[in-house]
Amino acid sequence: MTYEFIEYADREMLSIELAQRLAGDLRSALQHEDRAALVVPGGTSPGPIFDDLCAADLDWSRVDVLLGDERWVPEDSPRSNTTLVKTRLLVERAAKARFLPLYAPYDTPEEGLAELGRPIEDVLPLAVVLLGMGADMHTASIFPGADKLQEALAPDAPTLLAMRAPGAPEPRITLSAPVLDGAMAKHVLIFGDEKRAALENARGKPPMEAPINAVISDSKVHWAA
Ligand SMILES: O=C1O[C@H](COP(=O)(O)O)[C@@H](O)[C@H](O)[C@H]1O
Repeated sequence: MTYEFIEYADREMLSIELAQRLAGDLRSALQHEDRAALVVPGGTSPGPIFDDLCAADLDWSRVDVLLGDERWVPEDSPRSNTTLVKTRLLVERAAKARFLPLYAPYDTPEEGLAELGRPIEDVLPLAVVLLGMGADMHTASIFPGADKLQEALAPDAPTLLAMRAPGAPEPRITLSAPVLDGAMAKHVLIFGDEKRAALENARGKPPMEAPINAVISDSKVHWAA
């Protein structure tokens, strides 16, 4: 399990430099392909990175942006990852990107799976993935103890799965581990001592216990206190 751990002086420096790296990865991908798919996390961590990345000078009209996972809540919920991306990333220059949603107004994620999954198949393999991680070592919505954990980690996992987990207050929809892991460039964003300790604690554990380990190989982990 090898990854590069990059420690920053503070969260502001991390946000500026990580946004620059992501923009650089996207520019490189666009040199070789017509379009590039960028996966981003939701939750509380990525907002400041989005604030910098949205102004990056690159051909956003050739970028497909999608979340790694979504909570099954409408866009007016404060827990909507979609709303975070729409308000903090898909603005300024990045407003030209195409957004592939992971939410549709059905009662359950299962009802939306086929409709939401189809356009994603067309943009694989992913060019650039930015992931978050919870203190319980979950990434995207691949949680320890989740009902579809084994399926999400399997080499032949479907692209998209509905997920329910004790650690998640609402049903989820998530890209599977092999789809995330297959990206050309992978970055993991963590803030704070608790998550740093959790990542250390994940070392050597099987992905069934520490799902982050299913995607962390060859990635760059970006940390600030
Ligand atoms: O629920 C989620 O949690 C993780 C971590 O979020 P954070 O608030 O601790 O940064 C996030 O990566 C994921 O996208 C989100 O749905």
